[in-house]
Amino acid sequence: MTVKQRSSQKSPGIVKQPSKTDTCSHSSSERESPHPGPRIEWRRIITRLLMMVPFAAQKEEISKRSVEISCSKDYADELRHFQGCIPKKCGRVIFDTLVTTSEVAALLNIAERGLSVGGSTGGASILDLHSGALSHGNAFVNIFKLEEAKNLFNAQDFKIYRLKIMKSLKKLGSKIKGAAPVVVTKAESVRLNFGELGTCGHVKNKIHHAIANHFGISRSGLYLTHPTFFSRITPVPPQTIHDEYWHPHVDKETYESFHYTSLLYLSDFGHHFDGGRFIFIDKDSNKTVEPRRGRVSAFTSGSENLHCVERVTGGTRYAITVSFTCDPNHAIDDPTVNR
Ligand SMILES: O=C(O)CCC(=O)C(=O)O
Ligand SMILES: [Fe+2]
Repeated sequence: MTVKQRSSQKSPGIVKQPSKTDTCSHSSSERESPHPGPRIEWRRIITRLLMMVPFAAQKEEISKRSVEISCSKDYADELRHFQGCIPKKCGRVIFDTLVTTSEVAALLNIAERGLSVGGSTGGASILDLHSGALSHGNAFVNIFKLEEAKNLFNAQDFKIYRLKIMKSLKKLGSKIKGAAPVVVTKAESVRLNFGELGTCGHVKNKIHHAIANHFGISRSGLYLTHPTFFSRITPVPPQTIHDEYWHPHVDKETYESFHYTSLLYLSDFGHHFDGGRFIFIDKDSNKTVEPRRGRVSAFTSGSENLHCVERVTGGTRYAITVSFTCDPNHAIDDPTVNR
């Protein structure tokens, strides 16, 4: 997804220039049609219906649903480097009850507040928890350096965290002989408050456990990786390539470090937005995951899981992408500093 690519430092180089038909709004058979020209509408509709098989519908609450898929060859070179972590069993898994309603509400609140000081001119915006990258107009800014963001997270709900951080920083400073007094700038305190959010760390841990457990790998060899970010999608027409989130892609190709991708949805398909279903593009048929608040969809990041997101046609869609790697060199810190 292009919104993910935007938050990567390598992003501009790896954005594949999409062709006009390289879009999630068409089924694979339509994309490959060698006969352009007028089509019969009913045939298109029936083809599309037949080609879309729901893997997880919005209306159902799924405690756990999974499907195993043969792994692609994408992992072959890494198998001996990261034994015990590289997927041997590939697939997809859905958990609707892993993340609580209040955790979703807290995360949605952060997403809304964070994105309220930025946002793309086109329809797709991101806020990266780790790097601070925030969509802003046709580009990106660092939220931690943004004047408007300085008082964004200083409300009551962050008070305790701030005190804890200040205390622990002061303690740390006093322990280091000759250390300069700890001065926490306003911008840093925003960053710390933001990073300190227990919810983010807690949710990340739950997803980490669930993925390791489901795919039968060791937790200690699986790391959070960059980018991990909030996304907000609206039907506003795209202004730059970064707004084009609907192109089919393989996460492991887009981001070399990814081995396991997870998505936590913060809004409901059919209620808060229309379109915007996640689609696994398989040879036999496409499988859809309809976003549902609190739904975690996790999958191995190789080409066995080619996917795309349908264009959002109404409302606003919020999600978080949380990605994991087996490579310690690509590990990032948890989004909390003082748990
Ligand atoms: O938001 C989604 O449902 C999927 C996003 C995606 O494919 C990605 O971030 O790579
Ligand atoms: Fe993706």
